Amino acid sequence: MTAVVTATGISLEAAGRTILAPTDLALAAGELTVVIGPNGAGKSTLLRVLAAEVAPASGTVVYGETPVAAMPPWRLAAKRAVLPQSAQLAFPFTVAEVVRLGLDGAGNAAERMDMMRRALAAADVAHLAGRNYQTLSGGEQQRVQFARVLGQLMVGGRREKHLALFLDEPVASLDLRHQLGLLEHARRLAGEGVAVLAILHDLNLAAAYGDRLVVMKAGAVFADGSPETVLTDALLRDVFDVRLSVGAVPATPFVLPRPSAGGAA
Ligand SMILES: Nc1ncnc2c1ncn2[C@@H]1O[C@H](COP(=O)(O)OP(=O)(O)OP(=O)(O)O)[C@@H](O)[C@H]1O
Repeated sequence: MTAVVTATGISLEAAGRTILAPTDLALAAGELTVVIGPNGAGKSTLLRVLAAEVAPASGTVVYGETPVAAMPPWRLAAKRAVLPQSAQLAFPFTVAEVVRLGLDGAGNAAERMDMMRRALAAADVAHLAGRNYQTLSGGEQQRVQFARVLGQLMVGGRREKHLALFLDEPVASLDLRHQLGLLEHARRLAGEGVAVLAILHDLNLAAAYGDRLVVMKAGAVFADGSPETVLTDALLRDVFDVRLSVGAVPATPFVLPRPSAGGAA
């Protein structure tokens, strides 16, 4: 296993209380890790510390061999891309301008144009390229942000061997087709060697797409393993406080067979 991101003893406090208890976690190249847990469990906090958006109160985050604390911002931007829960922009950028933010400084104009075209197509937002980002629906904005991070990964992949992708509730406002398209794209990136971490609330999607589930409860990792070992009736009760049988999950609105790595976007 090649660890792309290794966190050791990371913790965080806010407003005088511990919101992330000391945690060890490594993200491997080629693995799609899904973080699940109730509201307020610390999932976004964990993601933001791993993505080096927030410095931990204790512990270290290392990308490859390099502690993020010693990494210049341009190197971090090449190593990892982050899709936040939602992103409002203060200026009326067009969709193409938003995606171009992720392509800054990469290659020549023709290469940047090609990356832009591929990123827009992969997120199914090519038809919105000239639109003002601020006027888009929530789901459309989320797909544009996904295109931006895909562009950033394309640029990063030109200079770095191992990349990480962080997705904070990436499908929260997407329709079903785009939920599946985004997650299949994330799987494909993992298949190409990217270490992907995604926060999801839908346990069906978590089980269908995650190689590994990390379960957060009250600011700590409660369980960590394959979907088959982690998702149990006891976990649904102890973490989510619901009396449901995992065996009943296929009775929920749609059931996904485990997708192949080559699924359509
Ligand atoms: N800056 C802050 N100041 C005070 N409390 C904070 C701060 N940031 C996060 N918290 C608290 O830390 C806890 C964990 O927040 P976090 O956003 O990580 O949860 P989450 O698991 O991602 O939740 P959700 O599923 O609702 O998105 C919450 O109780 C939140 O209120």
